[in-house]
Amino acid sequence: MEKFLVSRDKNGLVWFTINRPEKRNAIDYDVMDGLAKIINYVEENDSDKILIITGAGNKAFCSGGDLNAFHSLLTQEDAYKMLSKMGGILYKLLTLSKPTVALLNGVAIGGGCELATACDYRLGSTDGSVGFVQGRMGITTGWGGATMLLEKMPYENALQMLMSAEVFSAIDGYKKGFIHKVIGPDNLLGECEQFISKQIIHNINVLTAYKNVAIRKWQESNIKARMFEEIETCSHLWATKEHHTAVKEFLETKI
Ligand SMILES: CC[C@@H](C(=O)O)C(=O)SCCNC(=O)CCNC(=O)[C@H](O)C(C)(C)COP(=O)(O)OP(=O)(O)OC[C@H]1O[C@@H](n2cnc3c(N)ncnc32)[C@H](O)[C@@H]1OP(=O)(O)O
Repeated sequence: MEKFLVSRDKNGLVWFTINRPEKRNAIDYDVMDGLAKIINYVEENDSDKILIITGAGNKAFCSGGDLNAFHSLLTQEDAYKMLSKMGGILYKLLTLSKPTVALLNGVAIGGGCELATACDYRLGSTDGSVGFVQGRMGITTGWGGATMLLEKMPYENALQMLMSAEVFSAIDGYKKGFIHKVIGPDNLLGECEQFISKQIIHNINVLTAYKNVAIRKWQESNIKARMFEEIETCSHLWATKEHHTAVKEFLETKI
């Protein structure tokens, strides 16, 4: 089974679907590579106008980094290699010159919330939930997610989401300003397309012009360097006993 799916329509909508529902759409290196490729492709291809990222199935948008694939990364150096690879991809997603939408078809956890944060719009199924749970695992966001979140959300709400490491319902995520619109689970794709057709006009020159205003602001405040400082900090926490114990506990309870 392909770990991700890509489709395009005649209106310039490009869909990237993480296709690992049995792992709650966790991100491993193959998914990272697929994401990097589609971001570059959408950037270069004039007929692609809007990138939508979602997950397969109705349980999860994305459960973050693949704990099975990454639990063998024990040292700070090894963790940094993985974290900075994905951090670089999320920076490219953040600064894609075209609008991006995260369609949260279920739970978004850990790095799944970081992926969603890198997108311009977050639409969430009413039966989904969102949680920056990294703190429970003895680490911080490791893909630059806190830096992006603090740019995009009211300060107190962003801080609460990060520091509490709590999982919030999609409705609460909406009230906090993380999710832009909550939609019923029965017609997610249709409602997402409707949102896009009403909220985002399709003149590519207008879209890229506005997006570039935001990108210039982020670049002037050195967002890339700030994201990579966050990644470096996380890589140190990654190498601690507390983190390795938390990951081991998660994996062992699943056996
Ligand atoms: C590494 C980067 C770092 C960052 O920078 O942010 C992170 O992302 S840290 C956060 C990592 N993610 C998590 O801690 C989430 C762990 N998963 C869960 O809490 C739950 O699975 C869920 C996402 C809330 C879904 O719960 P539920 O629907 O009850 O499913 P299960 O728990 O039974 O899981 C089904 C199946 O999926 C496997 N799974 C889930 N998440 C991951 C994951 N992140 N990596 C690898 N595998 C994952 C889980 O092990 C089950 O597998 P089987 O036992 O083989 O069926």
